[in-house]
Amino acid sequence: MTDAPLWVVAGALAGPDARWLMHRRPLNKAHGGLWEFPGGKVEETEIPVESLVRELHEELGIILKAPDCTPVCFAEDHRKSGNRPIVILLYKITNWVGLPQALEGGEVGWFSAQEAMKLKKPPLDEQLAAHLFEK
Ligand SMILES: Nc1nc2c([nH]c(=O)n2[C@@H]2O[C@H](COP(=O)(O)OP(=O)(O)OP(=O)(O)O)[C@@H](O)[C@H]2O)c(=O)[nH]1
Repeated sequence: MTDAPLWVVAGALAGPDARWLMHRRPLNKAHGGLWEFPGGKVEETEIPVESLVRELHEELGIILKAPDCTPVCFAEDHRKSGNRPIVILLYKITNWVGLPQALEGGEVGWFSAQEAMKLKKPPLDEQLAAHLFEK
């Protein structure tokens, strides 16, 4: 049987002074210690932007509204045996309420585009960052 893809959403929070929020994955998780755009999996009953609003509330403690989330680009895996392929949708977010904190472990930091490009990231986040920061 062919695995259905895993749909994931991620948010690029645009802060003051042209800084972007990145989340460092907890060490005990897959891709532990690497920096990603915060987000998570799309549940079966959700449209992706609803997942983004929910995930960023759970993961960072912030409140955002769907109209403040602008689609930027996506990245996808190639099919490999033994791995469920992943599709990640990236949104840019300029408005939210609350101070982002790493509520599920790991840490958060604010980086210039140049600094964010240098962080070690999982492969799909590397692609997303290249689209967002190098255009
Ligand atoms: N952001 C990101 N996630 C990736 C990549 N490749 C890959 O397999 N993943 C996996 O995609 C999933 C993303 O969902 P998630 O952010 O909700 O994962 P999680 O481990 O924090 O959540 P969970 O505890 O609910 O499983 C993770 O299992 C992560 O390891 C990648 O390049 N970037």
